Amino acid sequence: MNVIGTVGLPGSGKGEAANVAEAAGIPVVVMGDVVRAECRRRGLDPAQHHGRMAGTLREEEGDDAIAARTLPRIREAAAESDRDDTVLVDGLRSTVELERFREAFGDDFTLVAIRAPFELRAERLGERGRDHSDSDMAALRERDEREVELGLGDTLERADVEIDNTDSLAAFRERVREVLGVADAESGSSDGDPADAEAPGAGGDGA
Ligand SMILES: Nc1ncnc2c1ncn2[C@@H]1O[C@H](COP(=O)(O)OP(=O)(O)OP(=O)(O)O)[C@@H](O)[C@H]1O
Repeated sequence: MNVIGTVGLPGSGKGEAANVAEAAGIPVVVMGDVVRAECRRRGLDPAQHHGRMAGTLREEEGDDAIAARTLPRIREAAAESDRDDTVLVDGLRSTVELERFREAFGDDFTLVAIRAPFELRAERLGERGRDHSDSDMAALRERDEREVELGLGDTLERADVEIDNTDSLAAFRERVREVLGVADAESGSSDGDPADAEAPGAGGDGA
């Protein structure tokens, strides 16, 4: 098994990295999906309660709650992987989660930090416009602070591999393919949309 986790501040490129993985037949497990599933189980709207539910789970089950609930999803996904049991895990947020994954997967776990400066992330999120907070700079600064407080900064520092996402999207996607070990193996082209590549496992948008 080869488990690749990503960590990065909002808008750094985690979702894009997940798209690249899916296009290469590598299943993606989104840690936030665990939280969304729990919202639904409790009859709550994930769009409204996602943030609070993450905190509730940590209070009820410990700081590693989301990582612990993600583990079986990773093992299931690995069994379905087209690529040597490789799985991408989108969105670690704390060192407790990192330790949980290191404990479960040992040397088979690689943490990848995705970095881009605040202004660039703000600009890209403004263009993404997935929801109202994407174009709100003050909200982004608050989100950054909250994430760092919860341990995202320390987790970034402990990554095994760094990806600097300050260049073009094509360059970023190529670097992600390199880290995933699928460089040149799929499309042979670096500037197309990942959806253009062979995508045997691609289904959702990973968000
Ligand atoms: N190198 C790049 N050049 C241009 N746009 C980029 C680049 N990298 C990412 N983007 C775009 O920036 C936006 C944010 O990236 P993405 O959605 O991958 O971030 P994220 O880390 O998943 O953010 P969040 O945690 O808020 O979901 C997306 O619209 C993405 O297509």
